[in-house]
Amino acid sequence: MFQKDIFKGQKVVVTGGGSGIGYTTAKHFLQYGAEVLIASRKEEKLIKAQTELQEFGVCEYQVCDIREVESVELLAEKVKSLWGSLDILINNAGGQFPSRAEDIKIKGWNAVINNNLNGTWYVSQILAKAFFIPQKSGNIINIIANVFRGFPGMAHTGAARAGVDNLTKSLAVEWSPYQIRVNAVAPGIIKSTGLEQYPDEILKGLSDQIPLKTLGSTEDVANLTTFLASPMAKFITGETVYLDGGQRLWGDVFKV
Ligand SMILES: CCCCCCC/C=C/C(=O)SCCNC(=O)CCNC(=O)[C@H](O)C(C)(C)COP(=O)(O)OP(=O)(O)OC[C@H]1O[C@@H](n2cnc3c(N)ncnc32)[C@H](O)[C@@H]1OP(=O)(O)O
Ligand SMILES: NC(=O)C1=CN([C@@H]2O[C@H](COP(=O)(O)OP(=O)(O)OC[C@H]3O[C@@H](n4cnc5c(N)ncnc54)[C@H](OP(=O)(O)O)[C@@H]3O)[C@@H](O)[C@H]2O)C=CC1
Repeated sequence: MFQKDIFKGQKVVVTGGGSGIGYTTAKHFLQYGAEVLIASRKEEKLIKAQTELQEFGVCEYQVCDIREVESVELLAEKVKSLWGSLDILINNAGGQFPSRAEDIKIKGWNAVINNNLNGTWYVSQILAKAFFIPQKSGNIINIIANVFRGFPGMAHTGAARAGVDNLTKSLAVEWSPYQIRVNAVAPGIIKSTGLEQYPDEILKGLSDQIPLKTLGSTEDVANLTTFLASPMAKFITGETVYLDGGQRLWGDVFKV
């Protein structure tokens, strides 16, 4: 899609880069010339991904739980010692579990809000203060979810992702004096490792509810994310782009 070296010399952090959407996004940045650091909780998974991704360029990793401030501070220190600067942050780490709203326990609610809203905030603020604000340049892309009509069946993540959608707009304005662009990508249903945790009865027939009659691919998400991070999108900030085959506009994803 792009010229091969469009991100040459750029330094990129992809949270949740050891699997699924994050892995493919890391691969795309490497293929376009960037150096990439992938970060998540499970070291074994990161090492396996790093070994594979090094075929495409310089890939580093850091064990990091985005819900733990100290862990995110260590991530910032790792970036500082490796590169001394940062160009692009992809806030992709996240997840949740399906549940009717009345059945979500307090602990489960807090786990999902911490993962998808608070974690994204900690990483954004800590890395912006360490790199983007003093550099007066930066690029943040938040991977959220299709929350256009709420998220029935996963109310916790709907609330968290809507929070990040709004945070995207606030930060785009507040941090514009530092030449930091902040955008979000809202994937619909994407065929990825993440989907494996959902029972078949939830996934069965889902593509019928999507106008384009197919699920998305991790490449679809990576293509949009790399576009938004590229100079071709230099006038785009504070935007959430839906990538869902039209699902937000039509069809039933939840039976009342
Ligand atoms: C309607 C669905 C349509 C399909 C659309 C699909 C679109 C979206 C797809 C994706 O996002 S794919 C990516 C998915 N990947 C993940 O979700 C992986 C990450 N997920 C997690 O790590 C967990 O789900 C987590 C809860 C967010 C974080 O886990 P953590 O390790 O902090 O918590 P736990 O100690 O495991 O659990 C804490 C607490 O949460 C409740 N809980 C956790 N899992 C479930 C579950 N499967 N069902 C019900 N409740 C759950 C529970 O209260 C846990 O506490 P305890 O009761 O166990 O003490
Ligand atoms: N697939 C889909 O249909 C959709 C996915 N999304 C979102 O896109 C993102 C990527 O999902 P996908 O690739 O499909 O699924 P995966 O489950 O493969 O990816 C989630 C990644 O996040 C990491 N992660 C989770 N919690 C934390 C944490 N607290 N700290 C650091 N890393 C964490 C996981 O790594 P580790 O276990 O090593 O920590 C994993 O690599 C997620 O935010 C997901 O919710 C949104 C809409 C639809």
